Amino acid sequence: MLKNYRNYEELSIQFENKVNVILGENAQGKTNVMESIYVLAMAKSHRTSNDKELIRWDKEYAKIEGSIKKHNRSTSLQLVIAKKGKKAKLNFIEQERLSQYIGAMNVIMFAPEDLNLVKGSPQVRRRFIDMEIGQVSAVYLHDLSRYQKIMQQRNHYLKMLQMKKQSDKTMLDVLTAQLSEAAAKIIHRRLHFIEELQKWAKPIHSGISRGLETLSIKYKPSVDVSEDHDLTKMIEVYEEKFANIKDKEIERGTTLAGPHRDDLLFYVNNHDVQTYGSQGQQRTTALSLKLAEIDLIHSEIGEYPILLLDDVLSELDDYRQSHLLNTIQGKVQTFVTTTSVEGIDHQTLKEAATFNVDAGHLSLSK
Ligand SMILES: Nc1ncnc2c1ncn2[C@@H]1O[C@H](COP(=O)(O)OP(=O)(O)OP(=O)(O)O)[C@@H](O)[C@H]1O
Repeated sequence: MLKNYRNYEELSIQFENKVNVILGENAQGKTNVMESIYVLAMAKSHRTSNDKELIRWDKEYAKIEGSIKKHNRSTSLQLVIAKKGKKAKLNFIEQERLSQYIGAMNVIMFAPEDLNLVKGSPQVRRRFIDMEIGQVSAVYLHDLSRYQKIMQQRNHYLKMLQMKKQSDKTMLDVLTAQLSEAAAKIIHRRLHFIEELQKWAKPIHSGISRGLETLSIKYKPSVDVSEDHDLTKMIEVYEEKFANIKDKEIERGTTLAGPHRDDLLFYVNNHDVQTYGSQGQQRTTALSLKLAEIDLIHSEIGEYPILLLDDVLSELDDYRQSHLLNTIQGKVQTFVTTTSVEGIDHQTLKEAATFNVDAGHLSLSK
């Protein structure tokens, strides 16, 4: 159910537990529906960090409600986005923290901008990692927000030292110890995630490239940690790094190392895809990662996530398209937006439920 969500004043609809095609002309509200499903799950949009944009013009708040079936149990989710902030309810009980809410419903969004995952900035890849781990680990979301809070305080303190408004460094040392611990926890989880992601993505990539390409993924930390380190060792490595760059950080007035500076590298047949990959190889890599996530989430929680394919089918060639549709066939609840299904000749779409969108109205096509 949507209320005052972007161009939807009021919408109540039941989707099918298979493929749902959302069909409509440009600017009618197809992406808005996909976005609302994503926001219901993640409590934030994939395309804006400004929640106010989600509220219908001239309205005070937006509401999204939905009911899902997971492990044979129904769960109801509600998110109210007001100008002052947002409130989330699970089975009608308000959740104190969003980290307790996120993860009740799992989604994977695949939109044209995701094809940019390989080529885009490191920030895009960090966001990808954080959003995906966050869905399966509330602890990770909690650690991440703790890390950000400590870093903010630390940056403030570093600025004071830089501007010589402060000379005592005791507080900096306390914050550095706290930051090292939070950083180590995040990296520990990220390294595990990358290892799992690679395990699932490798055979998928090989399948799409007809056995010609081998994909590998490498985490590129800004501090020299390795997957062989245990948590205590990782904390020590961070503390050592911060001790070494202390003067430089004071000079610059900001934190210069940590998970917020890390990146991901992708290799195809041992060559860096970002630098040497063709556009096709970069697309295959992005697609393999998204498909790998479906299996990864299934392996972690025992349920398939909901797949949101926003305007992406038309961006893929026939071979990649049918690989994608074959993968989801019959097992993953999927939402596909498109302006036309012409030219996509696949059984999965023939069996889909089709909904028509017209200026903020969505209805099941008979
Ligand atoms: N906060 C808002 N309040 C009211 N309408 C909004 C709001 N934000 C966006 N819109 C409207 O929503 C419409 C865009 O919807 P959406 O992005 O879902 O289009 P789409 O059907 O996916 O189109 P395309 O095929 O071009 O991607 C536009 O008409 C826009 O003016």
